[in-house]
Amino acid sequence: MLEVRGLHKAFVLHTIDGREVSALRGVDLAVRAGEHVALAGRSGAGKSSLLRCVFRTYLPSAGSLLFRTASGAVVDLVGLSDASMADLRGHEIGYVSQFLRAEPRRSVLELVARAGVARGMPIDDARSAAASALARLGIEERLWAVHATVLSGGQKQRVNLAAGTISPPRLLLLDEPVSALDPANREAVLSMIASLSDSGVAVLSVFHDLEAIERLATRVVVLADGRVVADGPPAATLRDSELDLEVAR
Ligand SMILES: Nc1ncnc2c1ncn2[C@@H]1O[C@H](COP(=O)(O)OP(=O)(O)OP(=O)(O)O)[C@@H](O)[C@H]1O
Repeated sequence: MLEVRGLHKAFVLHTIDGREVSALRGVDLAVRAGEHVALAGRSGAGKSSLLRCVFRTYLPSAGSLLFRTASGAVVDLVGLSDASMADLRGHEIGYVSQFLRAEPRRSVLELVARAGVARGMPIDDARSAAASALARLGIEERLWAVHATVLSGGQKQRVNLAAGTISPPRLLLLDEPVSALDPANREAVLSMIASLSDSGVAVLSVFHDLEAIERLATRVVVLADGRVVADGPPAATLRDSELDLEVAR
């Protein structure tokens, strides 16, 4: 579904003499339908930058991001117009980070339902899908009418996931989706992600949680200094890349 080829991303630090920082230096990887590829690597290795390039929050400096759309056409996300990219974000590619971008005057239920409407659902269907998604992720009904800004970090993270998966995208990008969760809620989120993979969603993720990676990922791609240094089955790849302590921390 996604093929990343020779991807580079450099940032020019205008406030520090125009110095250049290379976050990605020629990354190649592929994610197929139903596959869950977890990105691992030490802090600063380029994991979040890669997810942001795929979602086009960052424009890559070079390389290609070939994405097979629902219609079967293969498009390069790097050169895609903003309008076409917005369309893909609405329907086919989802991105869930650890931070909730909440609109202050919108209730939790409305926030999640609006994400469904943006993906083409009629409002009534979106509201009932939002209610099921929130219930499934352990957000109690008494919180559905409050504004999302008053929620705790872990509650915001689950609302974010409910919004990002209300009408599941074909490719889901996850950036540390369980970092603020207690064990019971972490479990609810992990099983939701597993069921999305079972239904054929392609997932590219970053987890700072070895157990989550071993449980959910079908492959691990290890990045170091913006390059792929290993790509293989989770347990063996993490063990061989000596990342265990860093990832499990
Ligand atoms: N917007 C930005 N402007 C300048 N430099 C950036 C920007 N985003 C990332 N970088 C730099 O790119 C490099 C890779 O950062 P990135 O956040 O992708 O790493 P990471 O592997 O996700 O790290 P972590 O595990 O700590 O989140 C770092 O050197 C970082 O400082």
